[in-house]
Amino acid sequence: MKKALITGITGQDGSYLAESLLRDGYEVHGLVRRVALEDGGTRVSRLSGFLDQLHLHDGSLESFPSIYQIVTKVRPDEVYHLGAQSFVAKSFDDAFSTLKTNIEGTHFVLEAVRQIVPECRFYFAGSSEMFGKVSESPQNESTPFHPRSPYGISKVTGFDLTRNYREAYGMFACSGILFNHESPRRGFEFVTRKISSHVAEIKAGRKTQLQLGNLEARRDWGYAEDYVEAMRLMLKHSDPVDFVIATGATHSVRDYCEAAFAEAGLDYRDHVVHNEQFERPAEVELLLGDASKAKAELGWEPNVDFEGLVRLMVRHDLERLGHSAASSEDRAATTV
Ligand SMILES: C[C@H]1O[C@H](OP(=O)(O)OP(=O)(O)OC[C@H]2O[C@@H](n3cnc4c(=O)[nH]c(N)nc43)[C@H](O)[C@@H]2O)[C@@H](O)[C@@H](O)C1=O
Repeated sequence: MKKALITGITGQDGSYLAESLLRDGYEVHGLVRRVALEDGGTRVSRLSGFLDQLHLHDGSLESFPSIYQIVTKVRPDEVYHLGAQSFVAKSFDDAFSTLKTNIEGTHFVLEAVRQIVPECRFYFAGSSEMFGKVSESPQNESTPFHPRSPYGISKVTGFDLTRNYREAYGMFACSGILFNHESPRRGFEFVTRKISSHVAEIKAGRKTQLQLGNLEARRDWGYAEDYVEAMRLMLKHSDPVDFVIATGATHSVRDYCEAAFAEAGLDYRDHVVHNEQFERPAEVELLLGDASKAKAELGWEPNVDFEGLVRLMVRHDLERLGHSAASSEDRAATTV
């Protein structure tokens, strides 16, 4: 039985990845901070449906000894290093801890793998935020990095560390350069989930307004479960190679609002209010990925497009609050 170790297992991607690996008969281990194990289950809620099948280990990305001990105990065949402070806006508020956790955490995991199980396959969660102020569009594996946030800088460093462990020590270490990927398991602070959850609350009469920052920022949004499969394909590949994972379509935050409110039979213009508090000191204005290398070498393609993604997120949040999706009559009514 193959063994996988996931950092960030309690997050959106970690939970989908754990499920996918369990389906394939893996023994799945996760590094989890003690607080997450002791808070009554809130922080492991995404794992609740299959928690009894997982092996969770108390550790922290800030502690090399804890990572060393877990890797020694598990001796994984595959490590997926997804754990990070991943909210870009927060990385401006607390750059020091974002840089420390994200950079040192990656270094610690790579070094523990090198010392204990150098033949283990290692995946690093890179990000389209590494492209930042883009010099070309669409962005592919050759596009230069120009990060625009402490988070983006931490991911460039993690990417460089991963490449250097590959080149210096011959490790099977690779990075996925994943563009934004969303789902009903997305945290409420990210814009897609903030919008879908507000749509549901507005529909339920609990709220009237949604305050947002930059409505013109454009992102290449895909569906998280599709992207998790790309991570797995990368570790099954014959060689450790870095890949861009994206849909190849870009939409603005405004487009997302329009589609999400319409899904519930509402008009976003009646509810969305600009609040500069949600703007960032430096913005990434446009992201659009070219995943043709992943398609050619991994056979990877996204299954869910923008419209499908908005629909499934809004419907999930409507159902969560006890509403079914708007009827087609509702929707038609808003178009006249
Ligand atoms: C690939 C990458 O993907 C994610 O990073 P992100 O793109 O920053 O994601 P987000 O959903 O926070 O922002 C998207 C856009 O939406 C704009 N925006 C407007 N108004 C609000 C607003 O009110 N809240 C938020 N969060 N964003 C807003 C905001 O300014 C930005 O332009 C992370 O998973 C990251 O870990 C990662 O790796």
